[in-house]
This record gives sequence, structure tokens and C-alpha cells, in this order.
Amino acid sequence: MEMSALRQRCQPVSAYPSSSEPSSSARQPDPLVRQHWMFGTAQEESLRVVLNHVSEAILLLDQHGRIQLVNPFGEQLFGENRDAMLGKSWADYLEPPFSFEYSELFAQSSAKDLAERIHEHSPKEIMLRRQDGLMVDVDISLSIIPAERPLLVCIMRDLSAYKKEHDELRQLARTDYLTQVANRRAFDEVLFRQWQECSKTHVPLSVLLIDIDHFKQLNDQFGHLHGDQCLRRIASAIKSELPSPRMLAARYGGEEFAVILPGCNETQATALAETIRRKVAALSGGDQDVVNSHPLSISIGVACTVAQHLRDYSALVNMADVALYRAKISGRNRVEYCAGF
Ligand SMILES: Nc1nc2c(ncn2[C@@H]2O[C@H](COP(=O)(O)OP(=O)(O)OP(=O)(O)O)[C@@H](O)[C@H]2O)c(=O)[nH]1
Repeated sequence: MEMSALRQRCQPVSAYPSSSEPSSSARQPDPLVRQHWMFGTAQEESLRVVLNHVSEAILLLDQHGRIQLVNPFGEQLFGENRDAMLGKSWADYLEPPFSFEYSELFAQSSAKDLAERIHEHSPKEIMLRRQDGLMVDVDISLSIIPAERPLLVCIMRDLSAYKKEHDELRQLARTDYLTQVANRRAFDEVLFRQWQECSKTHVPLSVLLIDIDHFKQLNDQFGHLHGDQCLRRIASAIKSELPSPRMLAARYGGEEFAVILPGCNETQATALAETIRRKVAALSGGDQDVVNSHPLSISIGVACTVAQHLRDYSALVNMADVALYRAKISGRNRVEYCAGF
């Protein structure tokens, strides 16, 4: 056999076209890996091509979790050259708590223990820290090749695009299309969470229910498209007055909005409601636009709970509703507080 043909047979699984072969000084896989992962036959050569072109990161780890082989997509995912990756601990590329979890897995004293425990840790979604410091969400699957000194096949799939799409869809499902504030579903979820958190920490929790006054008249006089424009302007006025990102403005339904104010007591919530009322009243009047010249006002009901003395969070909303009703029958364009039923 010619020397070049012999050399060809001795390529490890991660072999590249000859132009990108590692230099002789580059770190080489464990001899055991080399012994098992030589290529020569046409079938093995096909497998080498598949591994080099498959768009998932494929790594071979020894039983201590040290990287023995990596395919080109793996290099791309880790943002590092394979020569630098070979021999390094795979778990060192992971973010805590996964780095601890997998370091502990690879510290098993016997191959049998490792084989038994590997199923508890795969498949799984974990976070990878690339060489350039970027964090990437990945899905991993670990399989064991049983032997006295077992090897592990680690397949990693980049979830970034999927995560981005998922986050965008989630955001859409929680946003009111017309006004771009949170919708009722998001309001209920956040209020439930804040209720639980404030119960634990004994901080007050307040809610505002806001209803536009005589909105039907505005719709009837100027049409629903102009009504929509007012809804958008009022939503953004409410949002702009919230001093903390933990506070949430939502469209509660029709021409009603709601605000969650974690950490706000009765006095603070009432003062903020008054600021919002004034801001909305100031939206109309000064503009040339016929709708903007139409007087706009809102009525607001305020309710607060401290140490969660109420039955549940819906009782807080009911109290704000009672206060809102009071504001309406007392002449509108005002803030009312309900201390309890
Ligand atoms: N333009 C527009 N109007 C809406 C929307 N949702 C609800 N409305 C209107 O809001 C109006 C609510 O009318 P009412 O419940 O009678 O209340 P109001 O006229 O504001 O009277 P008070 O609340 O008692 O001051 C109705 O005319 C609905 O058609 C919407 O998305 N866009």
C-alpha cells in the first residue's frame, strides 16, 4: 500500500479535507479513540463525510467528559477551533448549574455507574458558553458506547432560532394588538405571580381599574377608527406614567385598562392614579385634530392589599371594580379608593 493511501486510512472521525488538517503538533485524540475510529472502507469514508457535513454538533467524549473528537458544526457552535477543543472538559463550556451537574456525572468512578446515570441527564436543554462569551441555548443528547473505557457521543442542537421565535410568539400572545400594552391574559398571569410574591414578602400590592368616560359618544360622533386612535393614546399615556418596569399596564377589555402596582400602598397607588388621570385629561384640547380636541377623561378605581388579607387576587380586582363604579356614579373623571367590601 502506498504511503498516501495508508495515511488516508488513518484519519480520525473528525477529519477534514487535507487543506485543513491539524498540524502534527496539534493535540490528538486519545489512542483508544484513534484505534476505534479509523477510516478506510468506502462506507466509513461516507460516514466521515456525513459527520463533516451534518448540521448538528457531534462530539465524542471520553468517560471523564474530555473532548476527543468534534465535527465542523461543533467547532462552529462552540466558536472554537478543534485543535483547541481536543482534550478539554466538555462541562467547562457549560453555564452553571449545568457545568456542575455534568462535572459530577463525569466524576463517576466506574463505567457502569456512568452508563446507569447518563439517562438521567439526557436529553436536556442546557446553556452553552461559546469561546467568544456568547450564551447559546442548546438541546443535548448523550449516548454511551459501552466498553471497558466507554466513549460518549454528544449531539448538540442550537436552539437560538427556535427560542427567538418562541419568545416572539409568547410576546404576541400576551400583547393587545390594538394598543400594544399587555392583554388580559398577561394581566391575570402577572397579577397571580405578584400576589404570590407579595404574600411571601409582605409587601403591599395595588391594582387600578381604568375606564374611559363616555367613550360610546366619541365612537358614535367620530367613528370607531378615531376611537381606536384614542385607545392607543390613552394606553401609551398610562404606560408612560409607570415609574417601575415591575409595574404592568394592560388592556382589561373594550375601553377598560388595568394596572398592577407591586410594592405600592394605598397612598402611593392613589397618587399614581391621580397622575394618570391628569395626564389623560391633558391629551385633549390643544390639537388641531378633531378627535384630539374632543374632551377625554377616565375614571379610576383603586384597591390595595397588604399582607394579602384578601381571599385571593380576584377579590383585589373586584374591590378596584367597586371603586371604579363609585367614581363613575360620582360624576366620572375622578379617582376612588375601595378599602374593602
Ligand atoms: N373604537 C373602539 N371602541 C371600542 C372598542 N372596544 C369597545 N369599544 C366601545 O366602547 C364603548 C363602551 O361604551 P359604554 O360601555 O356604554 O361606556 P361609555 O360610553 O364609555 O360610558 P361610561 O363608561 O359610563 O362613561 C362602546 O361604544 C364600544 O363599542 C375598541 O376596540 N375600539
